[in-house]
Amino acid sequence: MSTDPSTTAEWQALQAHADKVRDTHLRDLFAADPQRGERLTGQVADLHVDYSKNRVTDETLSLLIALAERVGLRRQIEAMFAGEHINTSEDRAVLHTALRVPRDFQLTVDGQNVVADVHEVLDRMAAFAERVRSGEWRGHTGKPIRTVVNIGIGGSDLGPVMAYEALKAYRDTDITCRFVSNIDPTDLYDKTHDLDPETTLFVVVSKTFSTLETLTNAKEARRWLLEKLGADESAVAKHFVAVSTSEQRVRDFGIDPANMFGFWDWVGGRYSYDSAVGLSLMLAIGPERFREMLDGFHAVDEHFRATPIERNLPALMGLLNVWYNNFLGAQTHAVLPYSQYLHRFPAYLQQLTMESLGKSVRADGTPVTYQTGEIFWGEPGTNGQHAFYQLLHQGTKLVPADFIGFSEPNHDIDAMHDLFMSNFFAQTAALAFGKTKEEIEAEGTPAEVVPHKVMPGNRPTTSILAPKLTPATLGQLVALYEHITFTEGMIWGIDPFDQWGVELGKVMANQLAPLLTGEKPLDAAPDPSTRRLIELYRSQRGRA
Ligand SMILES: O=P(O)(O)OC[C@H]1O[C@H](O)[C@H](O)[C@@H](O)[C@@H]1O
Repeated sequence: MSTDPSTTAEWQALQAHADKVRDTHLRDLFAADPQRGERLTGQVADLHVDYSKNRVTDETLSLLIALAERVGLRRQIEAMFAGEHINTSEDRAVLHTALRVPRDFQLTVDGQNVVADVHEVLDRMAAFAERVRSGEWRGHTGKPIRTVVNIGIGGSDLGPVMAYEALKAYRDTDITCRFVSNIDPTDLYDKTHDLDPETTLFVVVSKTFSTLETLTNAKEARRWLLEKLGADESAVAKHFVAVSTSEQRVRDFGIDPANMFGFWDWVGGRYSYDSAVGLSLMLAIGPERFREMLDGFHAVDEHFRATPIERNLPALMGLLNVWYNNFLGAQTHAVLPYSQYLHRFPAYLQQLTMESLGKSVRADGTPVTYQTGEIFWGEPGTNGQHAFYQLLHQGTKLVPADFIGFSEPNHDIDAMHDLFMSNFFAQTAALAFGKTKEEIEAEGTPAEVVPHKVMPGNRPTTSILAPKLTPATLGQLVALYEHITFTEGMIWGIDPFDQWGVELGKVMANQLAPLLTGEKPLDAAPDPSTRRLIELYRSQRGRA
């Protein structure tokens, strides 16, 4: 049976400490220590992380580190990198870190030379990407590819689309990508209706190659292609490639395994876009930039693996999340990128963090008696400032937030970037220090308005500042959050690598589909509410 962290002396010490410091204000913490803004910072690869505006004292940090030591975080990190089967409920290794190791690395897991396999696929991807990008790869009618349509969902969509958007400034071909994920037919229609099938390549991405949405969309896409081209099945080979761990299912679908790029069951879907799952990204930015991104991931991996916890930034950020979640009562965590190109980053992080940490039993099956995964959410600044920041500044909820920004813009117009980033710095300062009643009164504000204008401050943020959004810094950011997630999972003793909770709904959707079409009677509905809803749906679709 794994340790229940909440029964440890370290957890209880944190609880007692939280009661003491709960009301300590960041203003006082900064006033007491003029060095705080320099001391509570760190550097991981190109990312400067300032965690000084968090509601922690040196004692808080020591207690959190003691908890990490107690649950064996360092050993768990080693176990992950060594390929031990730490995904216990699926009895699998967890080796996304192997996807970005250099060619000369040594790693054999369960008898498999993992590094050689990873690089073999990367080389095939690169060769394919070069052929498509150069125009050497031709469609069925002899034309070069102009549009890549990625068909996938969850981890087979969110990573590729997030990174494709993030690295827009590094796309240097005439190829554009579109991403179809939803089984809502409007998604496929919207992304294909204006396309020229002769110059379109579909990349069907599914780890299992059994996901209903992806297979349905892929079948429809194949039908669309063949119908528009007026061609037979032989056209498929020039317009469809697959990314999967299941060669058999790819073959069954009708895609030649020669056009398949593989990966392995030790890569979780939400940890996979740096594997072949990132093929459409590689088609857009080229193999060299993809490699730079992998090096960015690897730099943070090395930091996470080798740095003592007191200076280990992913570990510290994970511990801060635990502090707010378990000791100060926060329910959510905002991620606010000051980069329009990172507009899908919060959505990507939602799968990474919430699918990993949304568990209520520990790895050994015993129920947890404490809070686990927080709700991650966010939008790019400055847009969010004009929408939900009001609640961050003056609401009653505690919402720790990560601000992510870049000193150099990807494109600048006049001094717009300075103006943009001054908002980043202003917001984090306003959240931390607020504005007192006295300061507002001193401005001659009418007495009845004063309480409305008081800015309480003491709203915690972590600032992540990098020189520029590049493939490398994107890789670093993603690896940072992967390891933050890992740290939280290990503290709570849960398995952050399975996702059993998504299964039931999928099974039920398959069972209910014939009730919607009328092939099965309404009596087969699982409950009266669902029966009534399906009845209404049927009548609104003109079905008896
Ligand atoms: O890549 P696939 O096997 O098609 O899976 C796609 C997605 O669907 C599942 O339901 C899981 O919740 C995700 O973790 C996964 O990324």
